[in-house]
Amino acid sequence: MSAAAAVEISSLVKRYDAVTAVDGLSLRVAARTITAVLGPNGAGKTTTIEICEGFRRPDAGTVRVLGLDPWRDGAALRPRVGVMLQEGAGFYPGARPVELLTHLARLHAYPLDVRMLVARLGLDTLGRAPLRRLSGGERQRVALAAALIGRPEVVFLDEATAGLDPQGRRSTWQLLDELRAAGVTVVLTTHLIDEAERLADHVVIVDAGRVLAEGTPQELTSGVSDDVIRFGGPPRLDVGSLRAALPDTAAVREIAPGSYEVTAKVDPRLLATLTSWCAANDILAEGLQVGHRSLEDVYLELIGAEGATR
Ligand SMILES: Nc1ncnc2c1ncn2[C@@H]1O[C@H](COP(=O)(O)OP(=O)(O)OP(=O)(O)O)[C@@H](O)[C@H]1O
Repeated sequence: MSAAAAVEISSLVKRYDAVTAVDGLSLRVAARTITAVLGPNGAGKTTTIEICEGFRRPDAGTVRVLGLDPWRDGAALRPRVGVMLQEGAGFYPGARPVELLTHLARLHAYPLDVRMLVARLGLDTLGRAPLRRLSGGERQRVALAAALIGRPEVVFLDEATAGLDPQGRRSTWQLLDELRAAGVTVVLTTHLIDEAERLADHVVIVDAGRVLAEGTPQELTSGVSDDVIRFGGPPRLDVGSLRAALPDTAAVREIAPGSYEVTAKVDPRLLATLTSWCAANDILAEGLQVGHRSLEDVYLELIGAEGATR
């Protein structure tokens, strides 16, 4: 039996005048997991998340969060859901972080301890400075704390770690790991593919308002996917000649000057063909490595050059 769903989205459509931001998107988020939604700018991630948060009304399709309709049942859902908007938006700029969090904690039945959360997110050094005087990354942390203070069952985080320094990103990841272990369901959007790979149980790749692919990071990077061989050599090798030596389905690219990538179903024979070609051309293949494609490889292939430059 599959795990209970915390969020279920079915054939969701949302239009803004002539723009169809979400175009028949369906998604199931299992309870007590972290789901990362990846996609290029304008893919419809924020719109989908904002519908789940009850901020926007769908034009068609259904959304259920903890079994409730976010638009109709907002009052019942709000105490059970944590929300962090993009760029940590939504707070009065004159608010002071600790006072804001203390105030929010009072609105919830079983809040987290404000001092603990403030310390965990490195907000204890900010003193009484109002939000408008904080850096972008500090404001992000306050917004994350505000999303978590009510001990929510489901948390929606829109680019929660964008603009955080590496240390802040790591402590956020650790906090999200701990929340999942405590039974919280986390849905986050991100442009950081390593974040999705590191954190998420389930990755959803969307473009033009639809789901292109989904699965665990392992499922997305293995299975039917080809493998990748990477090696270094002199720049501007004759990749056409290497390509001709390999099976028809193999692809060869010089991804940077002197850095080569062969994408293929790799077996010992293919590897032998590659190294023979190198030997015949007097090339020492430096740092030759066989591996699965990374989530970034899969993402870029799915989105394509068109999406990457949008
Ligand atoms: N309030 C709005 N009014 C009109 N169009 C909108 C509005 N909000 C979003 N859109 C459009 O809907 C589409 C999807 O936008 P959305 O913000 O959901 O994408 P996104 O995947 O979150 O992008 P990003 O990664 O840049 O945050 C875009 O074409 C955007 O311009």
